[in-house]
Amino acid sequence: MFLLNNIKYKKILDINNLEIKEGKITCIVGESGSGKTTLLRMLNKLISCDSGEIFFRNRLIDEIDSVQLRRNVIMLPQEPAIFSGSIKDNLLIGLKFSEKQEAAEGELQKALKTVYLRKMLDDEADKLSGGEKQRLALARVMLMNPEVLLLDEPSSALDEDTELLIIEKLVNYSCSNNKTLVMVTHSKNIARQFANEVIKIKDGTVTSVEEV
Ligand SMILES: Nc1ncnc2c1ncn2[C@@H]1O[C@H](COP(=O)(O)OP(=O)(O)OP(=O)(O)O)[C@@H](O)[C@H]1O
Repeated sequence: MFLLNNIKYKKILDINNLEIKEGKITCIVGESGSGKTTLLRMLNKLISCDSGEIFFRNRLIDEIDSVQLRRNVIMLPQEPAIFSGSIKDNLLIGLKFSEKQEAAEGELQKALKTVYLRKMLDDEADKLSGGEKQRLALARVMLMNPEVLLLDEPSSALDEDTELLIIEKLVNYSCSNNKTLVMVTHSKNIARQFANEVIKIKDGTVTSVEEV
């Protein structure tokens, strides 16, 4: 799905060759500051490499319109934006950004259930805890139904049990809907348990790609 050749970005990334496969769960692991977020941002064209080539479905990413690309390839950052207003507003805003049809309330409630967020659609989003906000953002992204989900530590604010439940749901959703999931995680356990492939990054270079 993504092919990277001879990528260089500042002094942060230097990747000779990397493939991210369609329909798979790929985990990116590595020390803090090793370049994981930078790599994700590149796949979504939030930043461009200084040299090298990135292909998305055999097309050079530079030649794909950024807005078009981001309808199919959605990134959830480490600290996702939560807007003031209701939970419902926060769910709908993702659909609006990606110019998708508004979802019915039942669908929104289902999305909240998927991330185990037991709140009412009219509740104020500002009042949610950090972990609840993270789950709301995840529900928002899942509703947008992209082909590729780029998730940067999607469970960093969750306790270990909730983390496992959420990632399991996410992985099931991705597998049954043939999504490509690329997830940065600090958790070796999650990578081992759920990934099809684990990419290890150290000081901006890929040190290993393991099939699990
Ligand atoms: N725009 C930028 N300009 C200069 N340096 C940057 C920029 N963005 C990131 N960096 C640096 O690049 C390195 C890699 O950052 P990145 O956020 O990709 O790491 P990470 O592996 O995701 O870290 P963490 O696990 O702590 O989130 C860090 O040293 C960071 O300070």
